[in-house]
Amino acid sequence: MRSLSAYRTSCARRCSRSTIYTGRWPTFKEHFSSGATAMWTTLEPVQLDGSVLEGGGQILRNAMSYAAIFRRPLKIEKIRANRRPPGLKAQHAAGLVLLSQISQGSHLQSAVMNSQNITFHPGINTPGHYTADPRTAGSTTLLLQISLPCLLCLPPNSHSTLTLKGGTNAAQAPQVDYTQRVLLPFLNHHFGLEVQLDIKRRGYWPKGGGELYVSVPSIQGKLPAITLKDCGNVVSISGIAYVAGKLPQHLVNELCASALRCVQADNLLRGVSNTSIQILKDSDSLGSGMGIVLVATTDTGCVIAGTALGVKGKAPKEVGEEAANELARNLREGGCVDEYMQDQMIIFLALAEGRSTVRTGPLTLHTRTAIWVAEQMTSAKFTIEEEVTDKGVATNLIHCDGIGWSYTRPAEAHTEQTGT
Ligand SMILES: Nc1ncnc2c1ncn2[C@@H]1O[C@H](COP(=O)(O)OP(=O)(O)OP(=O)(O)O)[C@@H](O)[C@H]1O
Repeated sequence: MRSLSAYRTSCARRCSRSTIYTGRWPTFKEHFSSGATAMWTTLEPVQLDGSVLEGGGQILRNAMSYAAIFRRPLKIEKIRANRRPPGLKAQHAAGLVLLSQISQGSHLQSAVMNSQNITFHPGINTPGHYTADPRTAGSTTLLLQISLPCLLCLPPNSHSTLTLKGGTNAAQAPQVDYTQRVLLPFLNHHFGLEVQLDIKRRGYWPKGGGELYVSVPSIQGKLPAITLKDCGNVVSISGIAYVAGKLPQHLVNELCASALRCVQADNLLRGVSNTSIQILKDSDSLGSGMGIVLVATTDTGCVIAGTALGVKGKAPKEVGEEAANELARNLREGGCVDEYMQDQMIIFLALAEGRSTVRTGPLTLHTRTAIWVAEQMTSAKFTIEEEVTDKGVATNLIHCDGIGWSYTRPAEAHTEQTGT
């Protein structure tokens, strides 16, 4: 057997020719038992172009999550190039700082407001209690989006908690009720992940002031691959409609009534008798807000949402109709996940072991972007197959050959990383 120094020299040579990353640092033993033919990582940061496809904050959040999990240095340029103004907003900067705290000993450059490029040298992911506060109404659920995968990928039997401050029901982001009623049940049902989320206080644009407390146990072993091909028939509709601050109660009553009217008038939903929408008058918040999250559950266990937020000048009736129409559209499109879970599930499929298959409606740009990021940062492979369902609906099957992530002690990874 060759010496450790020969192993290190051979790694260095391979590193200089290849930037492909296999998704896990091979051990010294694996390196030699494989005949040293494994693909190797370079110590130079992976370079990502943040303007690709959607060109928004999700590229940053997903790429940073992978970088922290795999302890892979990362440089992202042209951040949020497709947003006006481009660059980091307070929520993105707070998310980066949060991740760098979880990745203890990491080095994060240029994570400041408006910055259009950042460099991240990960440290060692460590369980603990972490807090993020953008001091704006920046979305708390997007702070969760950047940190959750990393906290799940901590040593088995560890447990972390998060306090996330900012907006809980913000535009262009999951409302916290969506995260609570769609994302977390999805992760629990299909991957067995028991993440708990408590809403301590809601916060709305522009004042923020909301606070979430999230409890995250780490993954035990590996995430299983999932197969979701049959969206089934709707058996119940639940959800929440809320009004906060100075806005009067009758607005939320109107909003809820209009959503229900719209649901009951829809051919697909009118036979569903099990319907319950919670009405919340939130008098505890700093600012005012109004919105609704409707969730349909099917007899095959799929959970599909339609959501809407009140904005100045929009009547409550229109807000209710918007959510109901979004729900009906998502159901008609025949997917087993709605348009937002599409992109939010991609990172979990990439980390899972083996081939996952999920039926979706039309692919969103966010989903294509999440797939692109996953393929840049891991060896997961995605393919998209078009398939018309028995009901005659044109759908897509997202197939993912996941990497089967499992925990590797950092000392080992670190030796290999610095051994080059
Ligand atoms: N109504 C919604 N319900 C659930 N999830 C949503 C909703 N709107 C957006 N999302 C999710 O929020 C994320 C937004 O990603 P995006 O890249 O647009 O973020 P961003 O760039 O930080 O936001 P911004 O548009 O402010 O720049 C995606 O994961 C998307 O699925």
